[in-house]
Amino acid sequence: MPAKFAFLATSQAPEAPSLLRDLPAVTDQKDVEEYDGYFSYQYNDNAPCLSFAAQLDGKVASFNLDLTSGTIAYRRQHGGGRKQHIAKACGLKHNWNPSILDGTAGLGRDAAELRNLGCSLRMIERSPYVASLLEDAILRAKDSGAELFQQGFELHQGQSVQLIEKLSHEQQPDIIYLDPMFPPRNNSAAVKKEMRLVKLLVGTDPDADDLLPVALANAKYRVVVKRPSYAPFLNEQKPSMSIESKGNRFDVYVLSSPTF
Ligand SMILES: C[S@@+](CC[C@H](N)C(=O)[O-])C[C@H]1O[C@@H](n2cnc3c(N)ncnc32)[C@H](O)[C@@H]1O
Repeated sequence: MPAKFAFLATSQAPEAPSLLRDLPAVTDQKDVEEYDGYFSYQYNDNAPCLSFAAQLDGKVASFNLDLTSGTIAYRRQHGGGRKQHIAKACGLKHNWNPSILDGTAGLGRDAAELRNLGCSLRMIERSPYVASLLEDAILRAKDSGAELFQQGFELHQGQSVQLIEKLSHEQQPDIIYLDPMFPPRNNSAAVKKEMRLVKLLVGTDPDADDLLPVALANAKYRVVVKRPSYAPFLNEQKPSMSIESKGNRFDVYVLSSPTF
């Protein structure tokens, strides 16, 4: 049975964000116990911040996204610039700032990193739950004045296979980036709390293989697929090259080279 979620409405934030309007709204903290998890607005410095909470190992765990501080900001400041594996996988050199379509946006971490490296990003996320958390983080980042996210960082909620197929030639991105969920080797505490909450929201991506053919047909220069090191190639299709990273691998499908 799919997990059931609710929106905890408060007097300060009585309305769910538009992507969550279909969720049942409860007004009493006790009532959320009937659900597998719930969304609510937390107030940080009087600014509303959308959070998701659920029981993990008998305790309530929650998370929200912040593109301007914490892990994302750390990765942006200390990530190693264009020497990073993700930058090499995308071929970011010679002052080339490609347009990238991230077809599996998730928490927007990789996209934020690529934006920081100078790329413009269009992101697609099919889960309205994950998309609502990311959309909220983007709005807060814009409100905070963070220059990086004022433009060149767009989110669309929907199914990538369908949305990518509809792109006109002019709308095709230089690179399509994919990072579908892959079952972790074990479900231990070593799998980060946040990732376990995301898995509760979206499950696994059993149709992940379908993404590769449509990406290969619609990217101008390359398709980059992030996989755990132990995972097989997406759609069992051998890439042009693979770049090994700690616990992960970037499989790169080179279609053509940009001329500078
Ligand atoms: C592992 S997460 C991506 C994490 C992301 N790279 C990051 O840095 O935060 C995979 C995400 O892709 C989304 N997804 C998987 N298949 C999709 C599809 N066909 N269309 C749109 N989103 C998809 C899932 O809902 C999930 O949120």
